[in-house]
Amino acid sequence: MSEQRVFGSQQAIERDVVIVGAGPAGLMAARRLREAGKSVAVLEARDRVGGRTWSNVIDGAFLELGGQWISPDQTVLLSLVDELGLETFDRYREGESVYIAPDGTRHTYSGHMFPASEETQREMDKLIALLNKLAAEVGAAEPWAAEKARELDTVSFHAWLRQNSSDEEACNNIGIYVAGGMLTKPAHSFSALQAVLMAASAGSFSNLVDEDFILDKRVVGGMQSVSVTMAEQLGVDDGTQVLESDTDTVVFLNSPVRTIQWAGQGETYEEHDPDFTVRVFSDRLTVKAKDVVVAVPPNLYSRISFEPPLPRFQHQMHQHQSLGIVIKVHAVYETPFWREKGLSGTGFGAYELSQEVYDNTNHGDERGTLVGFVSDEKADEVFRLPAEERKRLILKSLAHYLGDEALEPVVYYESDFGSEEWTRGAYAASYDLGGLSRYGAIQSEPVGPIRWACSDLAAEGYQHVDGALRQGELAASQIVDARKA
Ligand SMILES: Cc1cc2nc3c(=O)[nH]c(=O)nc-3n(C[C@H](O)[C@H](O)[C@H](O)COP(=O)(O)OP(=O)(O)OC[C@H]3O[C@@H](n4cnc5c(N)ncnc54)[C@H](O)[C@@H]3O)c2cc1C
Repeated sequence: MSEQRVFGSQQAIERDVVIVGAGPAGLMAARRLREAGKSVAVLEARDRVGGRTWSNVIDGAFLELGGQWISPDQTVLLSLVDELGLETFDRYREGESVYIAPDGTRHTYSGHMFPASEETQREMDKLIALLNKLAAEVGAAEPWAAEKARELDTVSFHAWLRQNSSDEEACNNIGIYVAGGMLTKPAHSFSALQAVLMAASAGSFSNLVDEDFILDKRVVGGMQSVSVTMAEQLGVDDGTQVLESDTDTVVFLNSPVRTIQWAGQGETYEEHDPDFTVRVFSDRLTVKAKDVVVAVPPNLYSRISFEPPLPRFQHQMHQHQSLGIVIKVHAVYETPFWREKGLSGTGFGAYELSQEVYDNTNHGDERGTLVGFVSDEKADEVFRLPAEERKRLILKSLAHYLGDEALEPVVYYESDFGSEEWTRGAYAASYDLGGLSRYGAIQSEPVGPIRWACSDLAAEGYQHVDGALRQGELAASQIVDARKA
């Protein structure tokens, strides 16, 4: 294999480690590797860092288009926020919440239990207790190794709920916390084991249903500023200047990685020479290194050509992991009108177009912002409609929770990561039915000099920024340890 593919600069640069992707996982890996004295290059496809965390000013309103909330158990993220000198603020949560029942009636309530009938509440409590027990038994670290792994992985979450309760309202109410609310896929398309992993990764199922826990804090200036600050400290090259091979620059934007050449010609995975110089080819530059961290979600691994190809099980596994889809809807109003009515802005309705709504007003902002979520099959449906019709239906749903004032926002925006080439869905990746028990054990296994790090492979903080950071730290420490030996 020749050096003919070198793009942009004809001069390939050399580093100890090359990282693909400048999301929270890739930047955390780079930060920790630099602290350990390694030279690093991060190649990022987009013209910005942060990946699925992204803030933007839309029609004069500052909006967090991607990941934003932090829960108290997300200690790696909380410590990093501190380390970077950033601050957090609490989500507004005073007042009553709104529940839309299956018959479309609207109810206000306090606390975490929907005001369903006593019978439905009992059934919901029962399902929560069962899921808490399973989450404790199975854990987040190796769910595939649990005694019940195969049994739970071969039944859909939809079917599992109905095996354990004949109360349809209770099943749907519990279902939305994982299906629409987290994996953003219909509950019939993923397993009960995958749902248990989601609960275990947040500490318990009870934590998932407690919005005061799971949606506790936000970062002042937006979650993307965690990545932006890390990148600024590492040194960023956005491609506007001629590249020099100075080791001060770590993050290279506009550099989609196309090929990773990771072993000598004819060499196999088993025979890989640890001193082989890996070559990572991007549109702007080529990096030669000893180790590679691929810090992109698994649905994008196949966008990269691996030379030689990855082992058979990897090829298979990657075809069983996919991202769900959710539209994150932002609606900004002159005032947070719901607060004057004694409402917190929080609303749930398994049968509503927007299954959840929250007060998402920015730190120090006098205007009021609502955020709603339209998930999985409902997102498919409204994406088939003209934009104006979609907006009308979504706002109607928000108005059902909080009143007709919701129909007239001054700013309206839909985050759509499904149409972003370098993400292709939201929030994160999960396995199809049976995939987690079949392939989970090898999902993080290095292939020669290649390691994998992203929130989609995390145990604690799975699918969240905290999990991405944990994955970045882990990859960095594994490389440092392996090179010491
Ligand atoms: C709408 C939305 C809401 C969310 N809400 C929350 C929340 O409230 N709280 C929370 O904790 N999490 C939330 N998340 C999830 C969170 O944002 C992700 O888990 C986190 O960003 C994952 O980080 P990562 O580094 O693993 O991957 P990413 O953030 O996806 O970063 C991967 C990076 O790799 C780059 N890349 C991809 N392919 C290539 C290539 N071939 N070459 C070079 N670069 C490449 C991408 O451009 C990207 O920058 C949300 C996500 C979305 C989309």
